[in-house]
Amino acid sequence: MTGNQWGYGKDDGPSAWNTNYPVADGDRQSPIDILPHQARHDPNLGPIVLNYDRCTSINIANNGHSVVVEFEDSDDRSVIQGGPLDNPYRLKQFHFHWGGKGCHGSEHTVEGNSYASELHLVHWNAVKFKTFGEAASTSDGLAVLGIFLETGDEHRWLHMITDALYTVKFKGSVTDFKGFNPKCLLPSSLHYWTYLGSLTTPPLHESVIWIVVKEPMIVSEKQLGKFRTLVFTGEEEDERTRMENNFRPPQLLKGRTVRSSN
Ligand SMILES: CCCCCCc1ccc(S(N)(=O)=O)cc1
Ligand SMILES: [Zn+2]
Repeated sequence: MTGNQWGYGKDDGPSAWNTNYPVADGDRQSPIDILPHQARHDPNLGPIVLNYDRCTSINIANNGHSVVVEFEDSDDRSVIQGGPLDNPYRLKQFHFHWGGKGCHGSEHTVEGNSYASELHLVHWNAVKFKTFGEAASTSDGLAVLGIFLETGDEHRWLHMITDALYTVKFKGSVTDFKGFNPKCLLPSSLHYWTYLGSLTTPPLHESVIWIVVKEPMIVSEKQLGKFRTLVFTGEEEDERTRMENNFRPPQLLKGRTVRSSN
């Protein structure tokens, strides 16, 4: 792996990340396998509160690892709070992880079972930190809301994302993506598990308070298939490597406690 290039292939994938990112073998790495019966129900864990009504999406991009929708985060216009969080955390971006045709692609698993895909809504603590980068490299600077995607009926709003994917087929492509509110992607119940973990891609900083929602969102196989029309590679490169299986497998719990809201 020259430089800090990393990927999901045989030579640059998750099993090789610890070469350039030794924290990969740390004590609070993500994702994990969640065992609901071993999670501690904590009555002090209040509900997650999302104030996304004034959120401002900016663009959608292919960063060579996933498809990312970025938000304006210069003020507290879209925040997550409550649950395990002591402060409001600002929405910065969301992105997805998915599998290949028919196989699974979520990062967190539940009793060893994985879902077809996983949506991550990434937020940062702008009360304690000045920039996202600073928050992302400091313990508990980030709060990531994880939502599982399960295949079934078509999702009535996901087409807003999948219809735009053809504009960001290649690594490095960015297109305007205004007026999208991710609240439309959330399942009806926000009951969750929460634990202290890390970024699931390099630099793998151990800076994340994970909030994994129990109820999956349902999307169609056809909608999911559109994510696989993206490629990891740039337009100028000759090979076209289909973007799929961009997930890290579960990491050791190393004594951590997973708590459960009701
Ligand atoms: C100092 C810069 C850090 C950029 C961190 C970018 C990033 C955000 C979220 C996730 S994920 N999959 O854990 O939600 C992975 C990576
Ligand atoms: Zn992610």
